[in-house]
Amino acid sequence: MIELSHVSKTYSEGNRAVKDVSLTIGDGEFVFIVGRSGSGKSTLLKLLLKELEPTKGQIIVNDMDLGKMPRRYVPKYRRKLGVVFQDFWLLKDLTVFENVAFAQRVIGVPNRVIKESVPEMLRMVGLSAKYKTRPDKLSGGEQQRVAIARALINRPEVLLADEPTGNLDSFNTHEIMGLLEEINERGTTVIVVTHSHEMVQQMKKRVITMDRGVVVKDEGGSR
Ligand SMILES: Nc1ncnc2c1ncn2[C@@H]1O[C@H](COP(=O)(O)OP(=O)(O)OP(=O)(O)O)[C@@H](O)[C@H]1O
Repeated sequence: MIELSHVSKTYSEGNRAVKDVSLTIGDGEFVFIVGRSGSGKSTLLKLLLKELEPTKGQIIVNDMDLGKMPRRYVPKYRRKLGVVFQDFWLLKDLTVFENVAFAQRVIGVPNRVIKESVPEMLRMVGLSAKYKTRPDKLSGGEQQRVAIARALINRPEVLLADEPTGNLDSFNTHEIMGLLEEINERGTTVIVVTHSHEMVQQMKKRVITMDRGVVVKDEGGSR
């Protein structure tokens, strides 16, 4: 469960990016966060990742109070979350297999486990045939699927995605959204920041709308 109570974030320049936001996102929910450019969506994701500290308010993720979390625990906390961004951050000199395996190697997962878990994850995202390929030989949609596989390989309870389909055409957008839905059906909480009205309308999920740092609408979903 993710709980924000009275969270505000003011940047040092005095920019109030998030203003008194209170929200609860339950385990296994699928939530879109929408709103105009500059409305505070990315700031909200960064607060959840503990990349930024709130100026006011409290954030609790799966019973952990982020404000009380010791600094040395933060990398471990972040590894509990799956993160997907628009510009993928794939390692260009590594194959598809190694890009996904990397997320496990850094936390010391043994090779014999990686040899099973990575092919399974690549099957799930439909990329088994491309396991030896390097990212620059893949289409945008395929690269995005590698990024999703990498985000999910350590079985995070929460997946945070910032414009995951921003660079994709509508066919690939559908594919990626179908994949996120499948991941959600397997129990992962999915939070997607997007500008795509088409996607939001089709998916019929909970939609949180932000405007100038405030939640102005929160509707849909099964709550
Ligand atoms: N590092 C920063 N320092 C100062 N102000 C910032 C910083 N990052 C964002 N802002 C400001 O905070 C506000 C919210 O920005 P944020 O990136 O959260 O919006 P957003 O809704 O994600 O926008 P977009 O859809 O364009 O990505 C904006 O006014 C922005 O200019």
